Amino acid sequence: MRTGIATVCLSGTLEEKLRAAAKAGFGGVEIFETDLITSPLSPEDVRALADDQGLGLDLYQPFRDLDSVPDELYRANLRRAEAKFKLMGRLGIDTILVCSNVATASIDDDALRAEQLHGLAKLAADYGVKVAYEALAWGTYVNDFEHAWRLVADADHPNLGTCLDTFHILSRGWDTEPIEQIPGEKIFFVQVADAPKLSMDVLSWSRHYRVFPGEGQFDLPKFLGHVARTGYNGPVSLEVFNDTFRQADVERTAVDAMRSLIWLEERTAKHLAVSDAARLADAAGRDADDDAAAPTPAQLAAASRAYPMPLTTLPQVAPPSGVNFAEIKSAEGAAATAELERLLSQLGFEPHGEHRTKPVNLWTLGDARIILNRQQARGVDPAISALGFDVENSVAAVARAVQLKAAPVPRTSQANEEVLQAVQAPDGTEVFLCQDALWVNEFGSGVASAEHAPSAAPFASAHIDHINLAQPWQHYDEAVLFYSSVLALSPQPSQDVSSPTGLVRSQVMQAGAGGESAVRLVLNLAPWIQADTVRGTVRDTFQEHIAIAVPDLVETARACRRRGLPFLPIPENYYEDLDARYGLSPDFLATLRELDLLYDRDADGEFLHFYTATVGSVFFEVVQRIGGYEGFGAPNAPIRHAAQHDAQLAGHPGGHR
Ligand SMILES: O=C(O)c1ccc(O)c(O)c1
Ligand SMILES: [Mg+2]
Repeated sequence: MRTGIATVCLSGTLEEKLRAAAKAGFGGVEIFETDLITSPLSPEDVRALADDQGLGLDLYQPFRDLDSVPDELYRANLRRAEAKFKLMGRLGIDTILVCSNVATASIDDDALRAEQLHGLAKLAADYGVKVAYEALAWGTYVNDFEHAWRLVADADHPNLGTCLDTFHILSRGWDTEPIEQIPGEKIFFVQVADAPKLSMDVLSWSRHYRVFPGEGQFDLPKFLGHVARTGYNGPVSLEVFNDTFRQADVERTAVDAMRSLIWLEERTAKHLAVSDAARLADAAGRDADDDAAAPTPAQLAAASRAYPMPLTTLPQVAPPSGVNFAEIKSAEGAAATAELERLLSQLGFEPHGEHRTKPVNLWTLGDARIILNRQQARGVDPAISALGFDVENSVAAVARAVQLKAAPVPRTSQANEEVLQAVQAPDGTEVFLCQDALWVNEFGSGVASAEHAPSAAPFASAHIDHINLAQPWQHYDEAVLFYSSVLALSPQPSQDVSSPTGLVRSQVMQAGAGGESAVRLVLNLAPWIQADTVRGTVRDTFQEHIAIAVPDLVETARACRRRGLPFLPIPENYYEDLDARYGLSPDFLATLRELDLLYDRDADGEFLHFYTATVGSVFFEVVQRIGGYEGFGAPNAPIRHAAQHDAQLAGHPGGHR
């Protein structure tokens, strides 16, 4: 698939944009007119720079408000177009995007529009230029891709085709099936953008909230599947107007963008494999196989080559089946490190001593493994630094991650040590892809069992339930795509939670059907989380946590109290509200109150949890899921944020004992 990106997606000067696009591996770019006009580079310089970088210049855009106008204005528009055709000759660009009229359209007449488009194409032909006509979602008369295509067909000129842009099609909810009625050679250009579903006017939505494929909620694989079936084999180009990307680091955004297209190619091949099989079954009068959601490797390979547009696929991986470990970086000899160790032992974790060769130690509670790493942690407050995920095949998982442009974490290991492989997530977390937990044998006197550290009753089934990571706003969308494409976690609907210093967006990324086997990562986004403070010194900006699930929360809380664990204090008002909402039994309510426990309930079950004090930027949560409860106690999150805020103001994030 020919990959492309519009210069409007990226920050910086035109030169920086072109260099970043080439470095990220794009085949070509769309030159946005503003980027050219504001550039000190001559059109010839731009052409030479792109050539030098091995980057194609695939499209010039946008040309606005050509059609549906009175004759005099139309003639002025042709003069304007002619100047652009000449410019394109100097740039070496052969296709121009013409948007449906949003401003000066005054005549609603399809015959006139077709005639005016024909006239433009005729002029374009004199300059060797092709015109791709795009229906903007807010076009005055033309705002639907089928209408644009009908006009192109009626205008009937070889230099006129249509441009399909996913945003204009999917934001309006148009059915994408009719795309297959357009001959592939009459589609001159394809633009892709994803977006979160928002209820606002479509122009503002388009100009500010587009995101890269996989970062929003549009069904892009289905769209691109229809396009592939037309026989189209031109550029598939990202056109993403986004306030954050416009100010983020240009090279980073270009890599995020490239990852999104690689993801889209694979998803499209998967979609086609399943959908082609269903169509075949349908044609043969058989019922489609409902389980075909995951195509076989052979079906996937066939689908990736079935149409003129080749679709690159990646090593396939299953979603992770568990959290192998969490690692906290904490400075050697620091008071906070001693505090953290005390917290772990008060929680019931057992120490397993030092690693054979590294300044690292291991703590376990049932299947929950936490590593304290003093390596390169000087001057750093305790912070979550790495997560291990259980995967079926770590070699395939790492190969997939690298193809998705994840940066491998350089690591050294001694002979006869387990070789663990890791890649860096956008927020700096090291993500380890683990096939087993044999590495635990490298600690202390050796942990007895290879699979599991020994567990003390009643914590036999304790495990890591979820991990909350703070995400700087600059990299939030990138993180969602990273965790879904590299790790195969699925984004759940996000929620906004109030806190004393602003709203916190909470985005759950999950694998597995639920219950004990689910892998849950919660990404927290707040405007005050700064990119350069995450992973190390978030203390004053945001707190992150590791949640441990236990079979009996009340019993665990009592044991923790006896060991002197500092709990996060919960205000009395909370318990009065809880009683008002649920009418809990007085005994149960008294227990919750006594132990600073929080409670939630939904149609599927109940949830009990408590929080510890914070050390550095890290605190712990202990949870018990009862019945089919799959949430995270969201109604209680504002209570937690406020209590942590109060504790911090009081100067003892340590909480009370
Ligand atoms: O927002 C716009 O005006 C605009 C311009 C050109 C495009 O290709 C597009 O999709 C939107
Ligand atoms: Mg567009």
